[in-house]
Amino acid sequence: MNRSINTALSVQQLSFSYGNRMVLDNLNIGFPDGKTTAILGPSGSGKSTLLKLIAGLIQPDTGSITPAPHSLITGYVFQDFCLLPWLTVQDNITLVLRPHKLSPDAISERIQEVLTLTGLLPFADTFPYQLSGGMQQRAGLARAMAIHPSLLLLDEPFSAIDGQTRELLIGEYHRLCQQWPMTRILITHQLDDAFDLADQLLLLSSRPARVLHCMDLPDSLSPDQRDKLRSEIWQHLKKEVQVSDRQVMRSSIA
Ligand SMILES: Nc1ncnc2c1ncn2[C@@H]1O[C@H](COP(=O)(O)OP(=O)(O)OP(=O)(O)O)[C@@H](O)[C@H]1O
Repeated sequence: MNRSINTALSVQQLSFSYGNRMVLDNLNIGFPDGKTTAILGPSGSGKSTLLKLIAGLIQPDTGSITPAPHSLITGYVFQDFCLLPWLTVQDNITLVLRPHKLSPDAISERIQEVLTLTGLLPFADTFPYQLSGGMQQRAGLARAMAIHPSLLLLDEPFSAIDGQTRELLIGEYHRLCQQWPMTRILITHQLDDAFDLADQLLLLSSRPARVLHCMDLPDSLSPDQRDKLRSEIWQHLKKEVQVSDRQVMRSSIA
């Protein structure tokens, strides 16, 4: 990690189990301030669980998170959008603003601001089912941004949308990051997402997840550099993906 960059958030000796299934094993990670850290790891390794711990949705068995969850304003963008289907786009956003005790005028201002930012202003009164997947994810992003987060958690935000929309959203995401300084943690299965968006890449092992490798990513990569890095990263991950596959096979037979 680049030592000149301040750490906004860190986890120390973090372990977590669901019942007797150990998911995270003694994780120590620093997330640089104002940067994007991408987390890659085999399916079922515990990536979403790590985000839930950081958001304070669940509690660790041992270890700590600094600063403590809930002391940062944290936005959460979900893979499957998680918009309430019976509420319009603006009402979905109003819902997350309610606990922040803002005046009605301030709420209207925030809604206007994030809908403008995400290009959704004309769709304020639209219901989620009337929007494409890409538009629903913009609404998910608008909702997360409305609380003015200092930490943004993104759990596979591009996995439920098509490739062309992904390209558009990546461009918009870069623009957003320039306008709003915040620390971002991105979970993804796609190395290209990490190459396109992240400053730091963290590789997790199969369950129980340990940190396999952590590296800085350059601002831009030539196609050759991408290929080289891709095969380097795959060397780290290959064995872990095989282990994870066997875990899934065993639990589906059991
Ligand atoms: N609420 C839960 N109760 C019990 N086990 C759970 C629960 N949530 C997740 N798990 C299990 O914990 C492990 C880690 O799950 P998690 O969703 O964190 O992994 P992941 O790396 O995000 O997976 P994926 O890449 O497939 O989304 C998996 O074996 C999963 O089945």
